Amino acid sequence: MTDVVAAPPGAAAATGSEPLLRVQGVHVVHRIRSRKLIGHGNVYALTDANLSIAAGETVGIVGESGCGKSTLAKVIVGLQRPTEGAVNFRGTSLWEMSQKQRARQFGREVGMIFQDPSTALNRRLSIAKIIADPMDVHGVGSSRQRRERVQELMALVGLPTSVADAVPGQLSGGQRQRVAIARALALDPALLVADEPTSALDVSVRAQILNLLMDLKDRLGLAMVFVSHDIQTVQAMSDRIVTMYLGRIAEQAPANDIPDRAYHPYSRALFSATPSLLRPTEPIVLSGAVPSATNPPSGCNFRTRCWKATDECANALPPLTRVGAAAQADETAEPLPLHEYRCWHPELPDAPSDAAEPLKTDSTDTHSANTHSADTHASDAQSPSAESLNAESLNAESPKAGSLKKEQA
Ligand SMILES: Nc1ncnc2c1ncn2[C@@H]1O[C@H](COP(=O)(O)OP(=O)(O)OP(=O)(O)O)[C@@H](O)[C@H]1O
Repeated sequence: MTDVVAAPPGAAAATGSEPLLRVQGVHVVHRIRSRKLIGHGNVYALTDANLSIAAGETVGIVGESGCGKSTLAKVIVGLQRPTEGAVNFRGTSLWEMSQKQRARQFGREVGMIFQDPSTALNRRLSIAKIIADPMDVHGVGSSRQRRERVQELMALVGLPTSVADAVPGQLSGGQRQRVAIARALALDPALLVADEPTSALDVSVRAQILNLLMDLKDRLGLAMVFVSHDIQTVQAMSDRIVTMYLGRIAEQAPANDIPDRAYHPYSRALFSATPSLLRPTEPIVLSGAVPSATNPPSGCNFRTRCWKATDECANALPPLTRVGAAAQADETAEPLPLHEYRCWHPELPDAPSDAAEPLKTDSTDTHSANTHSADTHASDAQSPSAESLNAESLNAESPKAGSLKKEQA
């Protein structure tokens, strides 16, 4: 059953209950000062984003470079103020709080891990000081309690106590990312946002860091937002996946549902390169380049690369469509999986796509699936199985399930 419904801002609740965080009708527009740049002076980094994150849930965000993944992550973590729209955390509007309130209430509840731990850590501070920094800033605990908490956090992320007095430059890339994770967890947050947390790391330590994040998520009951180009990694890490294209959310659905039941042609193309027994179709190659974010196409912004596009697609934005049980209107009912998309001509989930040419690479990295191919080996190596990640899986074609391995990066 498919119901087409109007899209009230923020209606995309993950569950029937109040989510931990809700992004409602958020737009982010960067105004360009230089008149030499093409376009009409605005970069539409995020357009009408609606997303809910439930406590303990992991939401993966995928899409090509420049589609707005990091912007959405920054909006979620309060680092980017929306040009329009609202972000509610535990039902309170983030940008209606005073700066002090936002730092005190929200800042303690949300941690962020960035792509490159080398630039995210203060090079002059010791590891112990870096991890203790959020506690110092928020005035949490006595100095003895902070020291104990630092030791506890170092053990939690698998750092030996011997590196407490070292500086970041003396640590490996994997260890530095462990420090960044420990710092992000220092105030015991409810939500952790990880923006490409392994893409700057050596292939040999990526799986270890992903394992650590999965382990922490389970142990601490964290909600997590996981941003990556690597679809298989996102699939393994996430409960729900959001696909983004040119600043808009194209589709969101349970992680175990979307690879074989993608309705939006863009999602279908992204997931067409992942291995599936249920979907023995050829990988889809998208023609053309992503249009400029300064002048996105009218209507459905994917239409210029879509094999199903018609005049209708240029004339109007497709309505939000919710599929199956998720279309229920009663918000007090039992939580149900969400599957929603915006497309005038959705793919039928069980039918093979009528799109085109086979891919030249079997990489599932969204860079290479569409525009670049140089990252193929790295992204394959980063792809974990749905149940586990381990160092041995790094070179395996199809990683197998097994227990979590905690190794020193
Ligand atoms: N401060 C800024 N000023 C102007 N444009 C910006 C700024 N930050 C981001 N953008 C633009 O906004 C759009 C979305 O960028 P964003 O970094 O969110 O994409 P992304 O999907 O995370 O890309 P990547 O995967 O390459 O990191 C891009 O067109 C980018 O160039």
